[in-house]
Amino acid sequence: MSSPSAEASSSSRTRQPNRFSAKGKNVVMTSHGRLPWYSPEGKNIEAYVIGIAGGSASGKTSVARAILSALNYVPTVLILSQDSFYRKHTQEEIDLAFKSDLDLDHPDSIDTALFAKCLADLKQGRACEIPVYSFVHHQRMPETKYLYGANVIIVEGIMALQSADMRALYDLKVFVNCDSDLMLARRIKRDVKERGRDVDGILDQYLRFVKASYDNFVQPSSKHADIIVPGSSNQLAIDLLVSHIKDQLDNRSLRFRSRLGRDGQSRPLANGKTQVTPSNNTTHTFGDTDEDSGVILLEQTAQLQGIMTILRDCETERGDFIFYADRLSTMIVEKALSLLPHEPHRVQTPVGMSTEGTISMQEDLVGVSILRSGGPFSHGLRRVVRDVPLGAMLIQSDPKTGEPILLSLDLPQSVKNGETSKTVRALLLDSQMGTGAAAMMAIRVLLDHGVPESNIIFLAFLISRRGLTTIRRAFPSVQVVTAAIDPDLYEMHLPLGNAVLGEAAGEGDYSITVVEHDTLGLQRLNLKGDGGDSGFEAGSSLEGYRIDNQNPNQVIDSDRPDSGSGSGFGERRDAGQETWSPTKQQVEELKFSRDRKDSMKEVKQKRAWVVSPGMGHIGDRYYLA
Ligand SMILES: Nc1ncnc2c1ncn2[C@@H]1O[C@H](COP(=O)(O)OP(=O)(O)O)[C@@H](O)[C@H]1O
Ligand SMILES: Nc1ccn([C@@H]2O[C@H](COP(=O)(O)O)[C@@H](O)[C@H]2O)c(=O)n1
Repeated sequence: MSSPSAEASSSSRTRQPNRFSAKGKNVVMTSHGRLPWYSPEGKNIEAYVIGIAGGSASGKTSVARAILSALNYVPTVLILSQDSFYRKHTQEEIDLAFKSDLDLDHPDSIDTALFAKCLADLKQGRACEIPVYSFVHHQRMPETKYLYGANVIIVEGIMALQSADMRALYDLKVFVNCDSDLMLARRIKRDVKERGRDVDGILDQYLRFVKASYDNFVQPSSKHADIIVPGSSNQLAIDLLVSHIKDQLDNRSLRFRSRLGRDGQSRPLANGKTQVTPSNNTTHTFGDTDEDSGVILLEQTAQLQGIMTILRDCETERGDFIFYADRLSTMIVEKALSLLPHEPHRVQTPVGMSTEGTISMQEDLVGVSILRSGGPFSHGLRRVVRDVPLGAMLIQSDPKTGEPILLSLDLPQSVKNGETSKTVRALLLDSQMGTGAAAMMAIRVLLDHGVPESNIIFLAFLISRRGLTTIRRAFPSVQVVTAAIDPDLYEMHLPLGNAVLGEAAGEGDYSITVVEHDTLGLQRLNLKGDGGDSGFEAGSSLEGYRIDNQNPNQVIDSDRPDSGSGSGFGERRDAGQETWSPTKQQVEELKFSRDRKDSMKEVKQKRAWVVSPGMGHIGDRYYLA
């Protein structure tokens, strides 16, 4: 173990840059989207929780951050600090704290009930608002911090192993054991630098409260730990800890969408596709089964069938497609609104008569689109309910596995707030439902925020029979409003082509061809040299990919109105029809993508599930085609 003086001198000589903000100890690390965190039946799978206790300045936060860094492949890892759960102090207590005369090291100084409730919520996958505490003001701040979606939660605090309620929530209990002198030296340095304290005050507080608490409560709680980690020179111990956690997480990994699609019978077709139909039926009419009971199918009038015919037709021009899609979305929204409660309402007419009518209860209504293909619905919804709060979830398929991935979340405030979410009525908007995997993820997100299942209405132009079965089984109280239930579902493997060809290009005259788009915004590009003094010879070419995760709906050149010429999902786009002059930045990006060839080579195909007869890729046809 290093002595305090050795550590002090080495840390001042070689100060390591901190990857995480020193402000606030609750850290959230997110990366590349979130895979399903629930079973195929829609039930949440608990987050993995690690509890880390130890004396003040023993190195708990540092160990937690080292674990967080090592788990960078896990979508969301969260450090939840006990500091957030100090009780709200009275003015008298605050005055004492400023005189180092308040005991902040007794277990009672922590609101353990709230701490355990928040942790239990997060572990169960529910969203949570946690308090924000200031060491500088010795007080809980008025604002709260919204947390959601952790796959791994690391809890740290001096009392983290103290309460039986907290211990029951941990999958792994860790104690950081550190020399007392070293802890005191670190605390003095840290509290002066980060918590606005002076040395006399720190020592007074230490001698009055901190040391006694360590001896009476903190150190004895180490008996509950599964693993003891030293507070210094601890890299090896952290490596072992991380490898154990990785093993535990590997055992929990899920393969999801493929199971949903394959649950029924599948048969290979002559054209290389796989057809999947439900195990219990191939053809049945609406209303045959129990699962249809919560489904509202629009009345199949000649007018509706005409609209559907135009939308299904691959020859339909984009302008017409947009017009009829908007019309259909308005009809579906109107139908969904008829499911909301109505109450009688008496009005005076302009001719002075009083008449009894109804008024629809829309105050708690929100719309949430599943992007991209839910986008068209928001126009329809806005047309019918002008001020409705709108949110969006970007859910895309992993091109390799076909698994749904939650890439971003922008929920209306009333959904994010745990109090108001209980009365929210949510219209979940997606233009079509295939396997039901994206729908299930979106419904799960709303449930995790406290929106009651029976208050969710899923709206779609069309849904596959398979997807309907999945959603009705998992979430029987969710209502579905649609214009069609299509019988078939195909799994397709779409070629993304070779990752990289050709030689390096200089700058000069080029043209770029978009060869293919992928739902993640992955674009295979073909750069052609037009000669000149660029060093990139006429006729030579370079292929590569560009990922536009920031804005997957958009093509790379924002000055260019449209991109893409394919008529529908599942078709290769026509190389050669989409040529334009790239900017210098685009050329650089293409060269960059070429340098990433090793990783891109793995993405040779994307898997996709296609509803049949369907309408193709509705988002592409609406926004791009
Ligand atoms: N293994 C270590 N080696 C050197 N310094 C460390 C080590 N662990 C923590 N420290 C330093 O000790 C101080 C307190 O560490 P921290 O992790 O914040 O403790 P805690 O969360 O237990 O209060 C910080 O300044 C940190 O840089
Ligand atoms: N207003 C406060 C609240 C708490 N403390 C001290 O913080 C210590 C726990 O935090 P660590 O990061 O060191 O684990 C604890 O020992 C309290 O004395 C404080 O000084 N002021």
